[in-house]
Amino acid sequence: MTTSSATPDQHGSTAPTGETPLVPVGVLGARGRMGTEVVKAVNAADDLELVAMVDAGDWLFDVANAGAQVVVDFTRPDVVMDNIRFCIDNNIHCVVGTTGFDEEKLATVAEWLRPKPGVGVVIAPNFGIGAVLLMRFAQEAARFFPSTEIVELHHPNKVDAPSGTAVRTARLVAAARRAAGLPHPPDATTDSLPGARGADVEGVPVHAVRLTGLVAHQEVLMGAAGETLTLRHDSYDRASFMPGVLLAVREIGRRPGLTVGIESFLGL
Ligand SMILES: NC(=O)C1=CN([C@@H]2O[C@H](COP(=O)(O)OP(=O)(O)OC[C@H]3O[C@@H](n4cnc5c(N)ncnc54)[C@H](O)[C@@H]3O)[C@@H](O)[C@H]2O)C=CC1
Ligand SMILES: O=C(O)C1=N[C@H](C(=O)O)C[C@H](O)C1
Repeated sequence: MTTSSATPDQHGSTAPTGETPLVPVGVLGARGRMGTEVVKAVNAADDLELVAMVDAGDWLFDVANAGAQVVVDFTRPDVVMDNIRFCIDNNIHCVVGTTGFDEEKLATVAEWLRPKPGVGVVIAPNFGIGAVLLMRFAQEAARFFPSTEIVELHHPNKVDAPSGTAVRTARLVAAARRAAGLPHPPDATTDSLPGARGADVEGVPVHAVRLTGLVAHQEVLMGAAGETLTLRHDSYDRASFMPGVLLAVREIGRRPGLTVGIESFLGL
């Protein structure tokens, strides 16, 4: 199947005049909550072709055998590194939404990419445009407020806590606070139950709520003398992540190396 356009495809392959080949896409975690939504979104896109759906117990080689040029990974923090390694080794670009990345894992991926200058990997804790903007707004506002705390709220089937988005937001806020020379936020607590003040992510308290009925939500609360600022984002449906995922799938062939977050794809 082809679309009718004269432009070359994002991977640089040559197309017959007037036609652009569809980008072959594989989905890892294809039977999961996010994978199911990605499969629907890829099938609905005129310029993409779903060539492989892989879930736990399936053969990873299927994505390479099917000729996938881009793989989308929404699996689990404990398996995603093996998947990325496989894709890089097989010259397949990766769009990764799976969470659980720290600086060490990101450095490892960057190292794997070094001998593969044509391969791109984007790892984004959140593909929701509103969530990306929330992170940016929090980063901008952080230096004006002595106190910042983060509350993330998710469905109870989520395996990781705090969320990848909350951890990244906390790190961005912490970096902005450091750059502005802000001291540790005021907090007189000396007596508390374990966990009552949340997880400490680079000095920013992060609180995780797991509640039936929720999808993915985050509040960043900032306080100064006599005022507070609350930034909130809500994903009510996993469809909210799809414009960002499809943008990354279309863009990643032009972005060799490691990209963290989709901010640069959005021109932010
Ligand atoms: N970046 C973003 O915008 C978003 C990220 N996420 C993250 O995506 C990940 C998945 O979330 P959900 O879809 O809710 O989880 P889920 O549990 O519904 O889906 C994960 C799927 O991966 C499969 N899987 C496990 N091991 C595998 C392997 N080795 N190869 C292929 N498939 C394998 C599981 O069988 C399951 O079907 C989580 O880390 C979550 O935090 C979720 C939503 C948005
Ligand atoms: O597991 C989820 O659902 C989500 N995971 C991501 C995260 O951990 O930040 C993104 C979003 O919050 C939904």
